[in-house]
Amino acid sequence: MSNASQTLTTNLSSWPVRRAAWTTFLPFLILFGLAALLPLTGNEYWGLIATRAAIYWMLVSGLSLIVGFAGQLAIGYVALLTLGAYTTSVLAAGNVLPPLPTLVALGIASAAGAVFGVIVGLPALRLRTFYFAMTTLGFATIVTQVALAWQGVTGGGIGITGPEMPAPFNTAWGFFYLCLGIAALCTWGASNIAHSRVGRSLIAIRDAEVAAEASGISKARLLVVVFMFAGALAAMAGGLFASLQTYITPDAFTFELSLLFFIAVLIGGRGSILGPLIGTVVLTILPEIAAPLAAWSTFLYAFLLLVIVLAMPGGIAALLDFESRKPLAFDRAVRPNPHVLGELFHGQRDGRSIVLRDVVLSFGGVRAIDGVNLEIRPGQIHGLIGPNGSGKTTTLNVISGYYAPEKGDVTLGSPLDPAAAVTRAGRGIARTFQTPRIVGEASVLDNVMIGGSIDGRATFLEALLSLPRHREDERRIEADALLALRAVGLEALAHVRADRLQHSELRFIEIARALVLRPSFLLLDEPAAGLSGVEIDHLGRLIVEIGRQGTGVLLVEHHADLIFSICDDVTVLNLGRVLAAGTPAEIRLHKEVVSAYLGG
Ligand SMILES: Nc1ncnc2c1ncn2[C@@H]1O[C@H](COP(=O)(O)OP(=O)(O)OP(=O)(O)O)[C@@H](O)[C@H]1O
Repeated sequence: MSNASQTLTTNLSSWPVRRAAWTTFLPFLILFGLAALLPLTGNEYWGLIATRAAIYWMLVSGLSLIVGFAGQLAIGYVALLTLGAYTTSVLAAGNVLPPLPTLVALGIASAAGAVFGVIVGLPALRLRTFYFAMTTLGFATIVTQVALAWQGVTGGGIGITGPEMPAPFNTAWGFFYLCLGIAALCTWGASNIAHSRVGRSLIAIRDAEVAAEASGISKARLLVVVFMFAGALAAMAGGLFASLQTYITPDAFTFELSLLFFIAVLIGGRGSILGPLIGTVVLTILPEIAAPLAAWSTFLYAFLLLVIVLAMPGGIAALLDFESRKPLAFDRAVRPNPHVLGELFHGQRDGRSIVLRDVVLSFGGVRAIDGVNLEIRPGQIHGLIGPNGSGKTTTLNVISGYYAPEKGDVTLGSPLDPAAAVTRAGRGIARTFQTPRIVGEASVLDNVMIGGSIDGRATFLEALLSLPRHREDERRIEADALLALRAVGLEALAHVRADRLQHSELRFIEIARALVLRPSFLLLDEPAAGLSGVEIDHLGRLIVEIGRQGTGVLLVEHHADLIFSICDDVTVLNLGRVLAAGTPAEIRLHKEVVSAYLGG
C-alpha cells in the first residue's frame, strides 16, 4: 500500500466501516453447512432434490448478475443449460470424437457456454428490455431444434445418455457433494463479483446508465465479460444436469425451467446473491412438498411473479434488509467539510484548459448551440448562465461527450473524442446531472465508489477470486469514497440506501461521486436546484475549495447570486449563442444580459 493510501486508511479508522466479510458470508455458511449435513438423514430422495437445487443455483448465480445486477431480461437462459447438457453428453459418449472423460467434457462444455453466452448476450448491447428477452427465447428454441434435428449426434427426439461421473462422484451422495461444492464456489465467486467494482458497475448501467458512462464504465466490455461468466456456469450446470437425469431428451429443457431460473432471480431480489439463492431453493423444493401443484408449475410461477411484483418488489433480499428499516433522523443537514479535499486531491495537476471553438449543434430544426466559444481553465470556476433553453446543458453535454458537435471542436490539449462519454473520466473530466442519476437500491457509499471505477486495476478474474490486487483496489476506492463523502458532509449516511435520502443529499452524492475521480475538470449541471439557502452557501464554499485544488469547474446555474459570488469567469448564452463573457462584475453590468436574463 502506498504511503498516501496508508494515511487515508489510518484517518478513516474511526468511521463507520462496511460490514465485515464474515457477516456477509454467514447466511451462506449456514445454508451450505445445513445442506452438507443432508446425507446424515440417509434420505436419497431429498438428496436428489438438493442436488438439483445446487445445479440450478450454479446457473442462477451467473444469471443473477445479468438479470438482477445488469438488469438484462435474459429469460431464455435454458438455452445455455441445454447446450451444456448436450455438449457434455455428446463428448462423453464419443458421438463426434473419441469418448472424453466426463470432467474434461464438462470443461469443454463450460468453454462452449462462455462463447455461446456472449452470442446470446450480444443483442443486449443494442436491444432493450422485452426485445432482448425475446432474442434469448429465440436462442432457446434454436438450441432445442438443433438437438432435435441433429439426430446422428444428439439422438434427436429419442435422446442421449447423460455422462457418467468418475469415482468418487458416481454415487448419489458423492455427486451431491460435487454439486454442492461447485455451487458453494459459484456463490463465493458471484458474491465477490457483486461486492467488486464489476458488481457496482453492473447496477450502475442498470439504473443510471449515463452516470455509469460518465464514470468511464464501458457497458459493452462489462456485459461481454459477465455474459461469458454466466454462460460458462450455465453450461457447466447443464452438463451436471444431464448426469443427474442420466438420460436427456429435448423435452427436458422446457420454457417452465427457463422461467424458474428467471423468477428465482426476481423473487430473490435485484442486486443480491443471497436472495436468488433462497429463491432457487424455494422454487426447486416447492413442487416437491406440494406434489399436486407440480402440474401447475407454470401457473404457480406466474402467480408468484405477480405477488412479488405487486407486494414485494424488492424480493427476498428486501425482506432481509433489516438495516433499511431503521429510521433516519429527520433534521439532517448536509454540512460539507471542504478542507478534507486536500487529502483527496494529491499529486500533480494538468495545466491545460478545455477549449470550445465555434461549436454548433442542432436537434432537428432547433439550433441548440450556435457557434459557442468557451474556455474552462484549471483551478477557475466558470459560470454558464442564460435563460431556459439557451443551450447550457447542451454545451455541457458536448463537453462531456454525450453529443457530438456538428461543427467546431472541443479540446483538452488534444481533441476530445466526440460522442464518447465513456472516454471523459479517463481524460480527468467528471460531471453531475440536472436530475441526479443515482442507484437508489445501492448504498450511498457504493454510489460514490461507482465514480472510482476506472481507478481499479484488477481484472474480472482477480475480482472473482478476490485476489490481492482486487482487495487493494477495493480498499483504495472505498477510502477515497469515504473521504469524498466526508468532504460533501454525507459520511454519516455512507451505509444508507440512496433512495432513502432527500433531494439535496442526492445532489451532494453526485458531487462526491465526481470527486472520487479527482477530476481535472468538474462539470456541474444546476447543482443548486432544489437546495435551501443554507445548503447553497455550503455548496458555494465546497465549489470554491474544489477550484483551489486546481480543478476547473463549469457551473451551469440559474442561481445568479451563487454564480456572481464564486465564479472567476462567466459566459452568458442566449438562443444558443454567447451573449456575453467576462468577470462577474462585467456581466452584472452588461446591458443586454440584464435585459435578456437578469432583469431590471
Ligand atoms: N435531446 C434533445 N432533443 C431535442 N431538442 C433538444 C434536446 N436537448 C435540448 N434540446 C433543445 O435545445 C435547446 C437548448 O436546450 P438546453 O437544455 O441545452 O437548454 P438550457 O439552457 O440548459 O435550458 P434549462 O435552463 O431549461 O436547462 C432547447 O430548445 C431544447 O428544447
